[in-house]
Amino acid sequence: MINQTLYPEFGVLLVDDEASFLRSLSITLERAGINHLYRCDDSRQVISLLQTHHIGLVLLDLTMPHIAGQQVLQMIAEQHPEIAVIIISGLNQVESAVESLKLGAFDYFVKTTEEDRLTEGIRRAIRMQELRLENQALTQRMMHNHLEHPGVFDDIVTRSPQMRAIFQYLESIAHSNQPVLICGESGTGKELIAKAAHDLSGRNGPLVTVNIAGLDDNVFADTLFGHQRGAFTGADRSRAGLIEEAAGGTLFLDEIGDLSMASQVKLLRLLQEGEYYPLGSDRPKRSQARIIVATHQNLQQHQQDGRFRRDLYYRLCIHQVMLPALRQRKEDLPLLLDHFLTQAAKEMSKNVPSYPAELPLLLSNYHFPGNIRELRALIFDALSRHRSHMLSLESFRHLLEQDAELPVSACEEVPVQFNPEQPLPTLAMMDSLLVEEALRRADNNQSMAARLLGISQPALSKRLKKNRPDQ
Ligand SMILES: Nc1ncnc2c1ncn2[C@@H]1O[C@H](COP(=O)(O)OP(=O)(O)OP(=O)(O)O)[C@@H](O)[C@H]1O
Repeated sequence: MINQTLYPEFGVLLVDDEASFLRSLSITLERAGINHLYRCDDSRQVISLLQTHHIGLVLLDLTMPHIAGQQVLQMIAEQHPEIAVIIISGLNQVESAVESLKLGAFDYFVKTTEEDRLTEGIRRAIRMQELRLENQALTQRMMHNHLEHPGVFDDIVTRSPQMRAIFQYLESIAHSNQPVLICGESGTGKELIAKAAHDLSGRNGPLVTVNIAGLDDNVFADTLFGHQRGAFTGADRSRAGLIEEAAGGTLFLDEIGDLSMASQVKLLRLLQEGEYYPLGSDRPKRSQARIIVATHQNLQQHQQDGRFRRDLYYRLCIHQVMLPALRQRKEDLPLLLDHFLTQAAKEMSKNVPSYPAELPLLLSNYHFPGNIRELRALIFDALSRHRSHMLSLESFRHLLEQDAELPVSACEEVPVQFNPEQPLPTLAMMDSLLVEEALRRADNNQSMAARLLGISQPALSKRLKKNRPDQ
């Protein structure tokens, strides 16, 4: 069964005294995927319809009996300034267009305008309204620091304010049909975020995930669009693509940064037109799936280097979520540590062990290139080897050694810089600054600070005696 979702989320009211024009305009719009429509052929009813229905856009004729279009436009502008109005008139007169725009119309089309230009203009107005509504919802949520569906985020363990802001953002774009781009290093939880966005959307179709890394253009097209019988050698029966499987739901394309140039064109067409052609077919199908994409790569950089189409990039990032790396939300470490210990103990039928107080500190000094996935693997591994009641620190000590071997540029996004206008610090000053910083990061734990500095603990004590002779 295909779930027919209404688009856009708000209603579009078509007002014209010619019933035949209303019918043909409805058909045109439905073909373009705009199917949340109301029709009205009596201009006296417009205002009461706006009061009783959730309308976001009105397509308005000018020449009508009873109340003329410009008067209706004026009434809408006064009583419902939040509703956008597009004039679709039989009058091809500059003065009437200028007058309508002055009265607050969003756009003006003559009835003879080509279908494509008209639907594109209407799509533009819908997008603008969607952004306005999302912006309003986001401001509301931020002001009240409020989550409407906290249960959706239950699998995402966090107390990071950055993550909380992302949840609020996801709630405010929940019902949008526009794509969502999720960026973040590998293992930061992009797939969990895609699932939350799908759950929030209230769509009753499924979430269908496809990893597109390594798919060549033909396989990509076949996987997404499906094929007709006989489309290529071996296609002995027709097959629906994943877009059809995700009808009424969400199609999640992971690793979008790996998409080939040829497939990028196909994805762009799908996003722009909402239509696609199964292989071997010349009859387009309409997509009923919302698209969410994710990447651990820097898509903006790819776009600047010419490896990713600029038009596709801008289409995809209408809604964008940037997940912080684990090292940028260290406040989550103790929670995640407890969460994964409990999870691992359950899976391995062991008791949840206690751990040394220094463990969270040690973890917070590691830069976790594999983020939460790496932390999870580390804890599962430690527990599988653990025998006593207390988890050993030894399973984790190698992390700091690994970090110490990394070149500075690999773990620091901003390399250390000296102000050229200031005198260069002496080696002795740097020595003392480094020691102080290591102690701060190690919460004054000297053995940990010594490890961070790559020296022995007696060597650190000696330096401390020299640097702080009065202690
Ligand atoms: N905040 C979190 N709380 C609990 N588990 C998490 C959290 N974030 C990620 N995980 C877990 O970490 C692992 C990696 O997460 P996920 O697959 O969503 O990352 P990703 O960003 O999609 O990675 P990749 O870029 O490699 O595909 C999963 O097992 C996931 O359940």
